Amino acid sequence: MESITTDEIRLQELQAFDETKAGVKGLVDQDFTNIGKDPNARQEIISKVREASEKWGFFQVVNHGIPLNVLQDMKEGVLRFHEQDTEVKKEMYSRDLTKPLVFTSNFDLYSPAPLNWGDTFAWNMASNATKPEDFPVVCRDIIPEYGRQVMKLGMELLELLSEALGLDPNHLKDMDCYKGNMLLCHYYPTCPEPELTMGTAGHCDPTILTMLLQDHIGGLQILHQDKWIDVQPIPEALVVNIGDVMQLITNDRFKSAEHRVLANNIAPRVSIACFFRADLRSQEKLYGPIKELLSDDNPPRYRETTFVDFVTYFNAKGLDGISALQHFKL
Ligand SMILES: O=C(O)CCC(=O)C(=O)O
Ligand SMILES: [Fe+2]
Repeated sequence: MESITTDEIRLQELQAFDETKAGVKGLVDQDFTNIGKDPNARQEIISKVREASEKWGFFQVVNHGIPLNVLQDMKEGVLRFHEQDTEVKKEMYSRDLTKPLVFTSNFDLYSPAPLNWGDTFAWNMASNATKPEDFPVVCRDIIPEYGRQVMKLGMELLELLSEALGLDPNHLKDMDCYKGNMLLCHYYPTCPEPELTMGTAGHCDPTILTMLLQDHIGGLQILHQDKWIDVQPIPEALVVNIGDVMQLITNDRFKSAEHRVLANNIAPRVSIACFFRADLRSQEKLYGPIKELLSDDNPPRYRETTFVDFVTYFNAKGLDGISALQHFKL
C-alpha cells in the first residue's frame, strides 16, 4: 500500500484547553516520525486519528509533506484574488455552485438563516472542464498546485480513517468519497461591527471530511461540550474536520463537529477549505451506514441518501444551527 514515506506526520489533538479562556492552551503534540517506514508508527497515527475523530471530529496535521511555501503561496494567491477590483471579480460571479469556477457571496442568501460576512471563490476540482487558462491570472499556478497536493494528502487520510474504522485501507476511497471535491477559497473582509454578524455561522460540513488551511488571523472556533474553542492558527498545519456524511456512514462513530468563524474589525482573513465529497452529478450511489460497522447492538441510525440529495437539503436549509443529519435519521 502506498503510504507516506519521507514525511513525518504529527497530529496535534485539540485535547487540552484552558476552559476559563475557552482557547486551546496546550495542544498535545504527537510525533509521528517514520510513518511509512515503521508499521508501529503508522498504527500509532491510526489510533490518534481514531481517537480525535471519535471524540472531537477535529484535528490538526503538521509535517504532512505539503511544503510551507505552497501553503504560503496559496494563502497569498487567494488574498490577491479577493482584493482585486469588483469589476474584475464580477466576471466570475454566479450563484450556481456547480460551475467549474465561481466567485460568490453568501451561498445561503435566499435561505432564512442570517447572512454571513464573507465571499468565496470556489473550484469544482472534479470538473475536468477547467483549463489552466480559466483560473484567474493572479492565482493561476498556485490553485491547481495546491489542489493536487491537498488531494494527495486527503487520499492518505481516507486510508488512515478507513483503517481507524477497522476497514480495508481502500474502503472510503472505493466509496468514491473524493470524486466531487470542491476547493472553497474564503475571504472574510474586515467587519465594522463584528458583534452584529459572523464570518460563517455555526455549522457542520456537508462532506466526508474537510481539510482547511487558515491564515494567521484566527476566528475559527469549534463547539465542544457546549463551549466554543479557538482553533489557533499554526502556519504549517492543516485543520481536518469530519463532515456530516462521514458521521452518517460511520453510524455516529466519527463526529461531525460544529464550527463557526467570527467576524473581526482588525484585518481581512483568508482560509481555504477542501470539501471531500462524492460526485454530485451521480444519482446512483447511495450513502448509508457502512454494513461492516453494523451489528445487532449497532443498528443503522440513518437512512441511505445520495450525496447530491444531502447537499441540496443542506444548502436549502442554510446555516440555521440545526444539524442536517436530523433529516436523515431513522
Ligand atoms: O474559514 C474557516 O476557517 C472555515 C470555513 C468553513 O467552515 C467552511 O468552508 O465550511
Ligand atoms: Fe465548515
